[in-house]
Amino acid sequence: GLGLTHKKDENFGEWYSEVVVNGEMIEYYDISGCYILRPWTMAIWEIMQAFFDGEIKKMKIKNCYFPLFVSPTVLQKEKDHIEGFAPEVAWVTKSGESDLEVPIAIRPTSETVMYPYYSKWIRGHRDLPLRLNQWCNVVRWEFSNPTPFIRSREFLWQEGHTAFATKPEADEEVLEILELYRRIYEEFLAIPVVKGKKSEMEKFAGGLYTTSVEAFVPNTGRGVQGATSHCLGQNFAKMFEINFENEKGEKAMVWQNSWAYSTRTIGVMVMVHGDDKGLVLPPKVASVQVIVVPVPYKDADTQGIYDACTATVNSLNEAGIRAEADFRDNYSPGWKYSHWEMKGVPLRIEIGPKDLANSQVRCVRRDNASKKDIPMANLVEGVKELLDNIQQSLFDAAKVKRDACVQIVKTWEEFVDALAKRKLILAPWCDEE
Ligand SMILES: O=C(C[C@H]1NCCC[C@H]1O)Cn1cnc2c(c1=O)CCCC2
Ligand SMILES: [Mg+2]
Repeated sequence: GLGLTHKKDENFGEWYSEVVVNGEMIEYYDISGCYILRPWTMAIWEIMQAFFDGEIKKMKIKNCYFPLFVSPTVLQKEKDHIEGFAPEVAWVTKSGESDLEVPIAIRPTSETVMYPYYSKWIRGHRDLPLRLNQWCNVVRWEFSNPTPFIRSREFLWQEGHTAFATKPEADEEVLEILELYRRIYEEFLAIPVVKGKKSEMEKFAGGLYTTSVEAFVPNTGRGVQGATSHCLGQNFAKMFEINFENEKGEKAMVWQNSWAYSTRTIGVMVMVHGDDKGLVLPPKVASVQVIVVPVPYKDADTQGIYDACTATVNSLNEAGIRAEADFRDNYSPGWKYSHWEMKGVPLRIEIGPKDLANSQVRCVRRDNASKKDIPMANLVEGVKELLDNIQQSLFDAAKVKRDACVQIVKTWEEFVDALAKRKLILAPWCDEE
């Protein structure tokens, strides 16, 4: 049948795997830890990408593309950051039947790919700031339990790599990007996040300091690192000799940042908003915001109903609302309701004989299943209002739930107890060993 076999609050892991497949976001692949991203996923990725790409273009950051392959010498360059991660690096050792002279690594991230060329390109202070970004895939041969979107051996992300003459410029950009990540989560995915600075232990070993936006999944009681914005200080400049002649003619090292968000964002959205009927997509990122379903009735004016559905879709599309009609005649209206609920479409419009007679449409919200009849004369305004309300109430509900999980603790016993109770812990922090 159409329904999920696992309940979110009873078997979260199974529920999650099932909902991303039944919602037609993911198809499992025959290589463990790798997943097929179906159009329903890519549409969400592209909507976020359009926003983020537009924002970094306003900041004069330019897109580029560096090779997927990393030579071993340059990969080993950053000793302390790579040794911890070495097992995760995937290597190409053959082409056809013959072994490669020297194995080649597949990028797990692109610092070591890009920075030798930053060193070549940056000569004088007029070459700064150098600010590049790339939209690409990376490969990390993870061993712990692979999870679609959250932990996979290949994922899509953007990685920004910037170089400045001074630290204040770098510090400022770190927080500008972090704010964009907050907007991705809170304004698009309707997920509340906490902005913060990572501890010395948890920061990116190769950097100076790490900031991140942290989401929270109530069902698991676990925080999830949503996106990171690092100040690398001059660590990589030293390693890769990225120097410039400053205005006083002195030789100086650049100050660098690197920042990323990935397809993990989509997994967090599924986990936070999904329910036992399937996905629940925030309207801002839904590729189909409104699905129009005709409800023909015996000998009632079927063509009239179909025409009303087409007119409704056209009016909504003209107003910039992503609407589609489901005219498939081999499925019942009831089947269609379940199908589009599983895919998380935020709003359903039903048009039957009564609606036609009253020149109205029946709107059904995916988030709370409430129904509302809207006069066709007020269709666009009414639907816009509903979609805005759905977006806001998804965020509000997630925030109420997240805040309800926050537990203030002052002792280790309280800490351990709260953790076991799947709480988000607020504790005094000394950041000492
Ligand atoms: O990737 C980063 C830091 C940085 N990379 C660029 C974008 C921002 C930020 O993610 C940290 N990191 C994580 N994971 C790995 C590496 C690694 O450097 C290197 C080796 C394999 C696994
Ligand atoms: Mg990792």
